[in-house]
Amino acid sequence: MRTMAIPYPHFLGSENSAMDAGLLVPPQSPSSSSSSSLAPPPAAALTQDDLKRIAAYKAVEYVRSGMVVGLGTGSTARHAVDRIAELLRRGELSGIVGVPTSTQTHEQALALGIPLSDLDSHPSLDLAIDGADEVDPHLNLVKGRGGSLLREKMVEGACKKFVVIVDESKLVKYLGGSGLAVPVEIVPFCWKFTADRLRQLFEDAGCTAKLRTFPGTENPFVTDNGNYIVDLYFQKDIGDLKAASDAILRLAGVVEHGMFLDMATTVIVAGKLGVEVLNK
Ligand SMILES: O=C(CO)[C@H](O)[C@H](O)COP(=O)(O)O
Repeated sequence: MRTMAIPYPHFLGSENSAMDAGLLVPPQSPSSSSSSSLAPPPAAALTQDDLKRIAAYKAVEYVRSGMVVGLGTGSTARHAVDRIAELLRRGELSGIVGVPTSTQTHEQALALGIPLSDLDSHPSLDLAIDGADEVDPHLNLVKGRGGSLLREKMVEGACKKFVVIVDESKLVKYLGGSGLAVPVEIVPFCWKFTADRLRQLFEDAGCTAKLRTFPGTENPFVTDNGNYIVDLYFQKDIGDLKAASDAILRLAGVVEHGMFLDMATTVIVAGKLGVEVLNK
């Protein structure tokens, strides 16, 4: 279900939270103390990071005291983790338990004082909030540019509500359509063999398979789970996503892939003109 975009600054509900998000500029002088003097910056002035923060703040409105919350990974999810910590500090939220989806998020949340747990202790989560690399019209996702796709899929697959936060650049007609990769986490053993099997699966879609390396090096990127990532690039629409998912997962050597099919319950899209909330 698609809702109308909520134009800025109304989507945040209150001027305080709008200012928190950096969307409204507070009065500069005591003489201009009237709330009506608050003015949003022009839409053109919003950076991509502003949009990520706006989507993240909107998603945190779904968090209630006492919830067990999956904490996503990446530059957008980072804002949500910051916001949850801020609301805990202010006493506007309490009793939150976070389940991080990566060591990176674990470290961030720990430093911010968010109580943490894991799936062993909390096998069912109330909510998870995370970013995505691509969102298609059916709210299927590509995730894993940050390399955390396995833990993200485990945590987000265990939650009752999965809220995805993106800026509008992440919306695509079909998965793989932005030219970004669909990542696949594989075991390091004979990775070239597995990468080639993956490429062969999607020969008809003009697939190329590239081992992910640490930027500026030839060294393989290693996930939190000690695995490698092969990035699949497609020249054409992959077609049947469920069939593609099954075929990838059938290959020995594959641990998980970054297509999150039928998992998102809500996608919050921040664009230059407002925030849109897309529901399944
Ligand atoms: O899946 C992810 C990490 O594995 C991220 O959520 C995804 O890559 C989006 O990242 P960003 O918010 O930095 O654009």
